[in-house]
Amino acid sequence: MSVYTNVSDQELAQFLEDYDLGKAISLTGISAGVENSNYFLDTDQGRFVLTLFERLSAAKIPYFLDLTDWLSTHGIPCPRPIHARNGKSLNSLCGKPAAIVQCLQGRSIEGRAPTQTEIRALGQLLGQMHLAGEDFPQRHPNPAGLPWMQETARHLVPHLDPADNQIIADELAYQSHIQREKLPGGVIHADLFPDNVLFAEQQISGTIDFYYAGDDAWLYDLAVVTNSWCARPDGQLDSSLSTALWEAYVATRPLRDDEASLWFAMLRIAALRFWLLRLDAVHFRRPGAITFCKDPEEYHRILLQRRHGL
Ligand SMILES: Nc1ncnc2c1ncn2[C@@H]1O[C@H](COP(=O)(O)OP(=O)(O)OP(=O)(O)O)[C@@H](O)[C@H]1O
Ligand SMILES: N[C@@H](CCO)C(=O)O
Repeated sequence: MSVYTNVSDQELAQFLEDYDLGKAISLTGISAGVENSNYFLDTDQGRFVLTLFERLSAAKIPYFLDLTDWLSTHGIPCPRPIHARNGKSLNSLCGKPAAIVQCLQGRSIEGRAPTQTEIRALGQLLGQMHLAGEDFPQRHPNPAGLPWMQETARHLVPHLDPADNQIIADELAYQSHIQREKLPGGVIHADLFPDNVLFAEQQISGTIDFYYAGDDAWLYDLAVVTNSWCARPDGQLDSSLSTALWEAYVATRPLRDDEASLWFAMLRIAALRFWLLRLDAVHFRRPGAITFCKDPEEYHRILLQRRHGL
């Protein structure tokens, strides 16, 4: 359950006075998600999502709201922030930074494999998202790039067995020779897993959870999506899914010659990123954080397979 902050009727009514959204009808906690307190907010103007940011500092949040504002006005289905009458999309509620965003229709496919139609829609959408972000004026280097990985690996050393530490050290050494900053890039979502994509009738109705977004190689983002949508339980790629995803992506954003040669390097670093993220979550739980950690072993398996080119 991820509602850490309870909002009283009075606090909500006062908060809504700054918006043109009418009066609150109901506020319903959303149980999915682990970082923030999320609510469905029904007012006499319709349904919205209210987020109270529990982890990110107020100074870091405007980038993510401005990005989703930009992408949604450039044709990408993502939660458009609702601006208060003073023009601001980030405000404060119960002493926490808070925002109201558009509520998107649809459901995630979590728990089952995507269909060919769904995976093609995803490849096309990812290409469109990369192109739509090209002129976004704000710069924000991917916070989970190689320096983050090196730092996280260093902290983890005493907690892992020597074989795992060796794999991580090998991968970091290998990646330090890959010049991903020379690849074409711009804004990437960086966490477009199945739980962050909503579908309605096999078409994408929404993409959510942009809080890992930043600037990096577009091919890396395609690798994140490939690992998270196209891996079989043993970690190997399901080639019919990965091929369909790739073809739909390159039909939207054609690749440059040097990109294809770095494809397996990108799959490996994308696998390492989420293995490290999950190991970090398991070994360094934040005080007060919900005790929900995704399985690091899944990404260990994926990384081992990608190291063998599978
Ligand atoms: N704009 C939206 N429209 C419709 N549903 C949404 C929207 N934003 C969030 N949701 C719903 O709320 C759930 C939790 O949102 P989200 O995944 O962003 O949680 P979080 O705690 O902010 O992030 P994380 O999943 O990284 O912990 C989603 O699974 C989705 O069902
Ligand atoms: N998508 C990440 C969690 C961060 O949102 C994972 O599956 O490890």
